Formats: sequence, structure tokens, C-alpha cells
Amino acid sequence: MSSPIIRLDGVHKVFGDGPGAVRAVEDVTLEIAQGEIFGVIGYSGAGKSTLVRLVNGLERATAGTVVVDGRTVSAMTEKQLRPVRADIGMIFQQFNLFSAKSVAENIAYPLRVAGWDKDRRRERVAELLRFVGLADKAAARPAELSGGQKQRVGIARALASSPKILLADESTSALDPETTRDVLSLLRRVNAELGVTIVVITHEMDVVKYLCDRVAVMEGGRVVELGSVYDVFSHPTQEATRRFVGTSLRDRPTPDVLARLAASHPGTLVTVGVQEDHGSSAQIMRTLAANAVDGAIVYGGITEIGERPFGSLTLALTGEPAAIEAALAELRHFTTVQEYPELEATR
Ligand SMILES: Nc1ncnc2c1ncn2[C@@H]1O[C@H](COP(=O)(O)OP(=O)(O)OP(=O)(O)O)[C@@H](O)[C@H]1O
Repeated sequence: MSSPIIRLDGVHKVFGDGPGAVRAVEDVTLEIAQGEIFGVIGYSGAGKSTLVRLVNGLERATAGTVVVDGRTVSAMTEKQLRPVRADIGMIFQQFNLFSAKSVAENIAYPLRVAGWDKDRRRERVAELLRFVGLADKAAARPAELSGGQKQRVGIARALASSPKILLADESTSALDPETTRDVLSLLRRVNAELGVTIVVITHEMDVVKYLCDRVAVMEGGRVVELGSVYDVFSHPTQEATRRFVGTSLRDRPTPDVLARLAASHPGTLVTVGVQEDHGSSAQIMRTLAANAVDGAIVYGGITEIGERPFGSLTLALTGEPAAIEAALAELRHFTTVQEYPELEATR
């Protein structure tokens, strides 16, 4: 990993005190590399927003240190924080645009505050409008724009003073799936073409899957899982992570679907993991054939995470019981196998 641009060390944030105190962030230690797209995922109240607000100094850590680009923000005064904040752009779920100002004026606003003269502002705004694909909307008011266009304006405004870091707090949660894709691909360009480090807060695993290099899963203020997106998808160690992964992949049958499959297919139902290095679908099928077991694919899905295949296949296995046992034992050597004894009991 290249040198970290954000480093949190033993960070706690407690709101209030006494019995009513809320431990919003508890003992978080993590590093985010320069140029990385880092996801923070968790359910509502997990502490994601607070964690990110600690990075730009909008919240002060109760304990621990927060270092951004070599500067210890957790120990800074408001005045000292100002230049640090200029290096950090932020976008929001509700866009937070000025409704009475034009698109161009919205984007120019931070530059005006920073004291840029009119000509430089105009030039920079034109450049940003081109970058986000809204060159023809400079004079429009936010109310005349779609949700996706509003978020593009939000991104242009956040990038106005060329920050090194962009914090995106549920930036696509108010958008439909197609518009979400557009905004996420714009964020990818912001990262790839401008080299901006991006921290994405979300409750949607699809956003993490599409956009992020690494992800932290938060629960009850703690980071309960941290790793590359592929590793977290393929080997979730926490129940919360498994639920997030399940909502994104939708490759595993629900109990209802399983019951229907069991009623309409002969054989033993199993769900077998498909991954790049172990458990390719070809390897799974070869193993079944070598044991004289027939495997009909009855459910499943394989997707790409970071350009690597991942998912599962649910198979209805038919053959001699001993042969099925042997095939499953062999499959277990290289991939995950989920059996459904509860279904067998009802047959
Ligand atoms: N200013 C505050 N004062 C008191 N409690 C707060 C404050 N800000 C956040 N909290 C509490 O801290 C906890 C974490 O909140 P936070 O907003 O960081 O979670 P989140 O994961 O971002 O959730 P959401 O997705 O709903 O925004 C919650 O219990 C919340 O009520």
C-alpha cells in the first residue's frame, strides 16, 4: 500500500456523558492510502458519518489521533483546520446546493470564499462543468436539474479548489439505480484522472462492489471487518458483512425459493461457491463428473468484483448416495459447500 493520506489511531467519539452517552465511534484504527477509493459500510447509526466527520474536523475525537496528509487534525484549532479542510471536498445525499444560485454560481461559491478573482473563477468553473458533463447547464437553477445532474454539480463544487480527498456521504442514496451508476462512474474518473483519494460512506454493498478498492464494515461504532472488497465479499467473517454481501449478490436462494426448488427438482440441493482461484464452475462440474454425480444448476449467480468472478451455484445432485458424499468431500477441498439438511428431512 502506498503511504497513507488518512490515518486513524485508537479513535473514539462519545456524544454526551453519563448514562445517556452515545459511543458513536469506538477504538477505530485504520489507514487509507493516497489514491485509494475506500468504502465505509454499515447500517444506520453504525457511526459512519461520525467517522468521516472526524476526518475533516467537523467532529473532535474524544480519544485517539486523526492524521490527514501528515497533519494531526485531532489536535488542531478551528483556525488551523481551515487549510486542511480546503484539501478535503465533501458531497452529500441531499446535494446541499443553493437553490437561488445558478449551477455556475454554486460551483464558484467555494472559490469566491477562498478569494479567487472573477476571471480565474470563471475559467475554473468552465473546466469543472466540462469535466462533469454539464457545460450546457451553467445558467440553470438546481430545481431544473435531475437528481444525477444535481449530484454532478455537488461533485464539481467539491472539486473546485482541487482537493486531495473527497468524502462522499451516501452520495447516491437518493438516486435511482441507473443514475447511481452514472454518478459512481464519475467518481471513478475523479479518482483515476485527478488522483483524488475518495472515502465513500454507504449502506449499499453494490456501491462498494462497483467503486471501492477496500472496505471497512462498521457496527456499533466499531470497524468489525476491513479488507479488499474481493476478500470481504468472498470471506465475510461477520454476520453483518454476510448480510450486506447477500443483498448485493442475490445469488443464494432464500428459504422460500429453496423449498420450491426442492419440490420441483429431484436430488440433493447444495450451494457451491464460485471464485477465481478456487471453485471455478468448470472445476466444480469436473469434480461432479469424476464422481459419476449429475449436477443440474437450479439457481445461482456469478458476478465480477474488481474484475474477478465471484458468486455461487445451487445444484440438484443426483447419483449414488456414496458418490454424492465423495463429490461433496472433494468440493470442500477447494470451495465452500452449503448443504440443506432441513430439506432432506422433509422429503
Ligand atoms: N451530534 C450528535 N449528538 C449525539 N449523538 C449523535 C450525534 N451525531 C451522531 N450521534 C449518534 O451517534 C451514533 C452514530 O451516528 P452516525 O450518524 O455516525 O451513524 P451512521 O452510520 O452515519 O448512520 P446514518 O447512516 O443513519 O447516518 C448514532 O447513535 C447517532 O444517534
